[in-house]
Amino acid sequence: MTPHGTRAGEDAEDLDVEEVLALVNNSNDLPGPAERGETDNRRASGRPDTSPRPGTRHHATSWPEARAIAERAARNTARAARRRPVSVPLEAALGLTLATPLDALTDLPSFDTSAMDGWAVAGPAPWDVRDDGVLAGHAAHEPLTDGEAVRIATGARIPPDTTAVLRSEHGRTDDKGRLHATRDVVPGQDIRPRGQECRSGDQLLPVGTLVTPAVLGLAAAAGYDSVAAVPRPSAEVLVLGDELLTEGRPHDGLIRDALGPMLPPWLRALGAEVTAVRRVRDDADDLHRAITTSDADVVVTTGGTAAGPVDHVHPTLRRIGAELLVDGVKVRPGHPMLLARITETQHLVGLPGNPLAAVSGLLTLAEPLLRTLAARPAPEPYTLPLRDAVHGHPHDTRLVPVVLRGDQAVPLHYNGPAMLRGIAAADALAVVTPGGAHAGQEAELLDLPWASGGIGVCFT
Ligand SMILES: Nc1nc2c(c(=O)[nH]1)N[C@H]1C(S)=C(S)[C@@H](COP(=O)(O)OP(=O)(O)OC[C@H]3O[C@@H](n4cnc5c(N)ncnc54)[C@H](O)[C@@H]3O)O[C@H]1N2
Ligand code: MOO
Repeated sequence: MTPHGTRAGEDAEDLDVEEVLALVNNSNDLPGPAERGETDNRRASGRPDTSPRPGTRHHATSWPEARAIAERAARNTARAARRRPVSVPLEAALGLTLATPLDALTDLPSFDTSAMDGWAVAGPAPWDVRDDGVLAGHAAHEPLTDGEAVRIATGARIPPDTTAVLRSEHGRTDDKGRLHATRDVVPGQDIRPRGQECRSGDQLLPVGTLVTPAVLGLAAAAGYDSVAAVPRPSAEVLVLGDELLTEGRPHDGLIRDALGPMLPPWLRALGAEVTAVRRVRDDADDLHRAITTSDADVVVTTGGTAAGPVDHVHPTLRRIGAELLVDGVKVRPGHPMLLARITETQHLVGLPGNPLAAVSGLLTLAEPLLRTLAARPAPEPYTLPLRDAVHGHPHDTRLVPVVLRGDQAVPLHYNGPAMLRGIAAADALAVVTPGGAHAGQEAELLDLPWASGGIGVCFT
């Protein structure tokens, strides 16, 4: 066995590496011959063979190419549908993308402003202090003459002919009521001059900027009530499977639907507006009806992508004459994932039913599709060294949940296709290229939305 985990002589197509690892490798040890034996035993003991559908591999797309296809598909649709910018009130704009540059509608600050509480002073000390004061938001004060000072609050307008602002802690009043400075007064000190941050008309942010809380603040400061933004693409989730329960504990061969609760907030974090989550029985006509009556930009199905007796996704796509853009991806988990153009302006992302495989499909196909439809900037790719070796698939990319600790990515266990225990504790997914990675090797990382942007930014 090489350190990369590729084992000589094994049947690559039959190897379901991540399942083996997750089930047998609960330490950082690399699996040895005993574990390999267990794999064979499990297969021999009648466990379903999860090797790819016959006929699937030859058109499976490489992982990087699948992402590029999803991005291109969205770009073509964005043009076809002429997705128009909309004017969105600031309170509804978080998470959208600016469709026009954010140009200042005013100078900032829009008047000479006191940066501190204290006195506006004119000329050299000492100063006679006027009886009135200047507060933020109040009318302009009359000009000062040399030898005069007036109480001023932070944010208040500077009276004409002011030399500087003296902070309250740097002033002392003598017994005749005259104000002295306890340190040198530099002309202009603690005055924020009009236009210091920008002039009216200056570009503050370019087209394509993601509207974050800070962008909302800047837009408001610069005079905006609403911004021109690219609308969120709509997404509808169709959860397939008769075995799924929506509440309570699993029983009698029925299991809880893990994807119905997980996908809507995640899709929203990726830029979509989720318009509905529907549960669809394992029935070809029901699925046909659900897909053909959806008006969402992106229909996301879960389950039914493989070749089982009730896997209706492929037959339904054939029935409606959809164009399969991606039919299987060389990635583990999740290789049966698919992307289809179902109408001129609509796409369908078929996520495999195994929950971590569904996450893999979400980040491989839905992320670039939705990001491009939402006109969001692509995240800057980055790599970190892996703390531990990660087994590779001989031919396919692996996506492995990791936590980021210091400047290393630490691979997590419980990363089998049917498991969410690893991803629920993860900060990112490491992209492990075919053949695997040794300890210390750099791997590209896909940040998870809660790790990169914080729940508040990403999920609203
Ligand atoms: N003969 C083959 N069988 C399978 C293959 C294959 O290539 N040939 N691929 C395996 C792989 S890999 C995956 S992944 C799954 C994909 O299956 P489907 O997309 O058809 O999904 P289902 O069969 O409906 O479900 C698979 C698994 O996931 C569970 N599931 C489904 N939906 C949910 C949900 N919402 N929440 C929780 N769990 C869910 C379901 O009960 C099954 O256990 O196919 C393999 N088989
Ligand atoms: O391995 Mo499946 O795609 O369970 O990932």
